Amino acid sequence: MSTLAVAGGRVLLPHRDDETRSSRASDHSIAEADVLVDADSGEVLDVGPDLVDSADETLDASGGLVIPGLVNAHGHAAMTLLRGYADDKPLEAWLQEDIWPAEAELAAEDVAAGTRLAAVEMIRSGTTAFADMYFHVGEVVEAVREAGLRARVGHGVVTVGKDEKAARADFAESLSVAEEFDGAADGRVRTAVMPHAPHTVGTEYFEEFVPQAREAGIPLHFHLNETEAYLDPVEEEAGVRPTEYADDLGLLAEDTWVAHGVHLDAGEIERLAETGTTVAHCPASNMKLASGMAPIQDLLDAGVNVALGTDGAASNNDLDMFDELRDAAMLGKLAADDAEAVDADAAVRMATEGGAEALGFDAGRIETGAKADLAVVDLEAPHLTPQHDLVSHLAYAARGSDVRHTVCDGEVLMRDREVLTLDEEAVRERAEEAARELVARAEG
Ligand SMILES: CSC[C@H]1O[C@@H](n2cnc3c(O)ncnc32)[C@H](O)[C@@H]1O
Ligand SMILES: [Zn+2]
Repeated sequence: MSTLAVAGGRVLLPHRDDETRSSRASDHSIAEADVLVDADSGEVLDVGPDLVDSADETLDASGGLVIPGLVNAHGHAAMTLLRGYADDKPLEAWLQEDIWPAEAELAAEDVAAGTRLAAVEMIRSGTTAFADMYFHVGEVVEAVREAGLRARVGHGVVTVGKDEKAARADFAESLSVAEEFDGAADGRVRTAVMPHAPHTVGTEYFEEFVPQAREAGIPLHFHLNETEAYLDPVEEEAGVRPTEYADDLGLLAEDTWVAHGVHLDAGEIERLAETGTTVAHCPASNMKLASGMAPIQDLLDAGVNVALGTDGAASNNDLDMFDELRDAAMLGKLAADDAEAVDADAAVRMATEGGAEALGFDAGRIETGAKADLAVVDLEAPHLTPQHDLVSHLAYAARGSDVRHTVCDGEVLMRDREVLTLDEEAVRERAEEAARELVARAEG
């Protein structure tokens, strides 16, 4: 067994002493401790004082805070290639006028280049696990394998505008891809079936394929109630709110997580809670596209698991989960008209345990036996001084660039801000070239 000690710093620990708290409640604590990791099994062996002597390798955490690697629970990684390509538009116009025409030209090599760029950006900002709904999933899997990250990936299905044969083939591909790649990259890749949204996939295809996904035990992920305009087609055709429609089709369950959930009424929140469905909140994307303010405190009060996601880099425009943490805490207060809503602790839980629970990873917390997915945040910076409350700093003041080291599955992915698993300069050059060529083809 080879071991790694992340030593000399403080550690963010989950805190659940009070049995009256629900499992959704969070109250982190901070301890001066080392984290000992089994680099072979990729698990945390021990958390406590003076573990450095028993380790084969050490990562210096002095002056830093060891946190669980952040979990980005919704995104389209290769959309890094479209970062800054089309801004300042609402969702429908943005997708139809700019994004979908560009994606029509997307080749496998583009997804390879864009996902590697996303991986470098995530590693540099302390994210160790992410969800990806996109195309050419084999390329996504290769990028995840090389980067050393953990991911739940799937082929995104859209059937509107397709004839029956093409629509069925698209949904069937989501299932076959999920079966093919589950467990890849030494188990760091898991899969899901990913229909784009209730209104972009025909009812008959949900009816045919969702039972097959359920039968095979494959989780589901889709966009839900992102904008007001997304509600109308479903309400007009099915006569019910989209969450009810999705539940009636068997889409909601404990292993389902939905992105956005911005426009939810009380009945829909209840459905999400009853079915154990997670909401992946994407505050930056919701603000940029002016989609609305998700009722996050209401979801938390109802007992819904809430995770955090960046969405694609074209609607964010970065993949820094620290930005998302801050946005979630700020927007949550504005939406609830209550400064006590979505406090720092709740936001940190969303970005760690909430995301890990959504994606089905035994991570998101630093505990013996959990996956050794960690980041070390350097606290010796003016914007993190003084240190009254480190959970507050994580939510409101820290940035991705404060991350010193990133570890996933017991492997060091970034040491002293040097990414070890990917050649950062080559990745950037390749992405720049792929993005330029993609846009040239689209504008052809
Ligand atoms: C079918 S693969 C995923 C599909 O979703 C598009 N997309 C990116 N961002 C959003 C968003 O915020 N809402 C809905 N759809 C989005 C992406 O461009 C792909 O086409
Ligand atoms: Zn999305």
